[in-house]
Amino acid sequence: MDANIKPDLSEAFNWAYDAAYDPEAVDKNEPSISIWPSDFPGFKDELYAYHTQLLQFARRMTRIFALALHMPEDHFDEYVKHPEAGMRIIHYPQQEAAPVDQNDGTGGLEVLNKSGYWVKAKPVPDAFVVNIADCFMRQTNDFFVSTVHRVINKSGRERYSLPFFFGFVKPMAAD
Ligand SMILES: O=C(O)CCC(=O)C(=O)O
Ligand SMILES: [Fe+2]
Repeated sequence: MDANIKPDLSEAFNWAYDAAYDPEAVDKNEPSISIWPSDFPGFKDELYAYHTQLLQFARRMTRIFALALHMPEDHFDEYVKHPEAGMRIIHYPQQEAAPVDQNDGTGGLEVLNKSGYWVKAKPVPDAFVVNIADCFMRQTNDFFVSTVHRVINKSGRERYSLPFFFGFVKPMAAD
């Protein structure tokens, strides 16, 4: 490892789609691949309660993406019946204190723009940041462009985030 590259200090817990928590599941009894702590009551149910909301929100977003591509609203419905829908809870430790006048919410997410500059994605209250990923960029022939992104926690305090990852059902060919 290059000694000049600082290690990633964040720590995370990841889990995957579970048909048992999907109100639109094709097969509710399909086993899940996620591993959960057995000694943490409520942890799994609470996290899936939120995951399920995001799952349904992402399905609605997929319809908006279809319309943006000038396709019928329901074009991707078959692609999201059994989606890839993982989630992560991340803790970024406190790293360094920031000057008080720069305290703009926890922030920290940055995206690389076309000119090669990192642009801060300033947090907007009650809003989600939607990042396009490489797969959707490929599936839409670069109509939607994926965003290279990173997190630098200079807030002077701990940072928590809960990204949700969503993609089409694996065996479905994209055309
Ligand atoms: O913590 C964030 O704001 C972004 C996290 C992220 O992009 C990821 O975990 O892939
Ligand atoms: Fe990411």
